[in-house]
Amino acid sequence: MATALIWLRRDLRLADNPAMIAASQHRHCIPVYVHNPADEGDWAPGAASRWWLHHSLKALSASLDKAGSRLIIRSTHDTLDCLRAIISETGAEALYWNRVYEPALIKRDQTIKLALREDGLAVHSLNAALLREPWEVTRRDGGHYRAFTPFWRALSAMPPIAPEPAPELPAPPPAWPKGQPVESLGLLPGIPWDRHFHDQWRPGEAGANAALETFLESALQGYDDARDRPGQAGTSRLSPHLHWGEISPRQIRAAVTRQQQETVLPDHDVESFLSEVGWREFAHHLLYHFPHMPQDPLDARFRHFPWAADTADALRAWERGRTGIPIVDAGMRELWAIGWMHNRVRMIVGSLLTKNLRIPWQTGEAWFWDTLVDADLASNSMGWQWIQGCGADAAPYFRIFNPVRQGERFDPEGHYVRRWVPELRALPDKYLHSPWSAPEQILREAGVRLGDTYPRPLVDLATSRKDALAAYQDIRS
Ligand SMILES: Cc1cc2nc3c(=O)[nH]c(=O)nc-3n(C[C@H](O)[C@H](O)[C@H](O)COP(=O)(O)OP(=O)(O)OC[C@H]3O[C@@H](n4cnc5c(N)ncnc54)[C@H](O)[C@@H]3O)c2cc1C
Repeated sequence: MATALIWLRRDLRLADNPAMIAASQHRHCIPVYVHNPADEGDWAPGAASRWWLHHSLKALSASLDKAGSRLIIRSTHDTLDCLRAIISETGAEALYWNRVYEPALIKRDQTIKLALREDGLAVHSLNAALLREPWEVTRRDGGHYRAFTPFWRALSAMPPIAPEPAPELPAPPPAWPKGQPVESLGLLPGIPWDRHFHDQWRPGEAGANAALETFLESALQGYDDARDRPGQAGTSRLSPHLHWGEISPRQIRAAVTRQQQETVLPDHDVESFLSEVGWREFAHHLLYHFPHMPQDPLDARFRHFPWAADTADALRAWERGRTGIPIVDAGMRELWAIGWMHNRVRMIVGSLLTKNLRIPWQTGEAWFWDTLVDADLASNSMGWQWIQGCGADAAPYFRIFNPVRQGERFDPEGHYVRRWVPELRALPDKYLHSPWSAPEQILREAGVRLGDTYPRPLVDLATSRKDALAAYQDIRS
């Protein structure tokens, strides 16, 4: 077994990487990253994802160097051609990769596999991203799931697959093929909107393991309650690491189980956390079985939903965190500053956009796609369809979040709003989530002038709620 290529994609790690383990059995193993955003169709990585990818590739490249190997990066407009060129330059006899599950990439991979096998190459694809393949978790009648609870019950009943350590990489090939530096991919922004990203994130496998470690030690206990409090560091922040495959769900599950055995941890915290990892699996299951999920509502009635007209100004206010509704503005500003938003707040801002403002969920999905460091086609499209009420196992349409009540309940001391909307910092808790309800004198004392230092609310929450429910009646009948 002479030379093998490992084609790295969303598995930017050395440990628990089945394709890397298999490729390492060969006399030589050449790790390759091919950059061709056009392969992803309408869903090429957004700006925040590109930032992450840049740093993740740098980290992977450094780890491979340290292990005596090298990451060969090439940019191309034709992935098959590019792989063929590397195969011919290196005399590789085998190619390994770990699967991705986006519809455009599945199609690309199928075409490449077929073509290279016809060329006489041994091509193998494996699973590094999911606890189980989307087609492995089936109902008794062989069909796929549309509801989370039975899906997760079925997946949880399957024996866990233990994660594998990083393989020892074989001796370098006699000559490395040519590659290009990460910088040449042009992934970083031209203007420095990423200045807060650096203090928040550490892309790469070591950063992923450190985030997991911190979470296990400081937030797994109490997760079930704290996960809904955006003002606390109550969640793992593993989502971008998981998206780029810097850590696997198998590693996470094994580490959580180990922690549970070694310390006393309430079962409900562990179950609650693992079930969130389960939602990610469910999102992939849905995307695999409903490949149109990123653009079409799974509930077809929503194709005819009466969206509001003339929403450009409202959309801009929402994107910039200037809606005049504090918890929404806090979330949108958090997203802009650090490329991430707390899950509870994603639901609140999504509800305001799709229900109170009646702007299509696909518009919010596209904004998240560009701004989230964890932008993930499966989880993002499932999340937006869930919020809109048009997806599988979604919140019913008529459950419209009241952002004031949500703020009072989940950010009662206002830590979150005060951090991201500093112009309201001096308001008493009682009025923080609805500054328009504060008496004039209180506003004055807090230095708040509505319509000047902070916007008045973009919509009347009660009227717009009624309008949204009326619009829903339209498509129901
Ligand atoms: C409108 C909307 C859009 C979203 N878009 C994305 C997206 O593009 N990418 C993304 O990874 N998540 C998305 N989510 C899900 C969720 O908000 C994030 O996964 C979560 O906030 C990440 O933070 P964490 O890693 O600290 O989560 P934790 O609470 O620590 O959860 C652990 C892991 O479980 C997974 N997870 C948690 N909640 C969900 C969920 N609701 N759906 C799917 N997986 C989940 C994530 O991989 C996460 O890292 C979206 C949710 C909504 C409501």
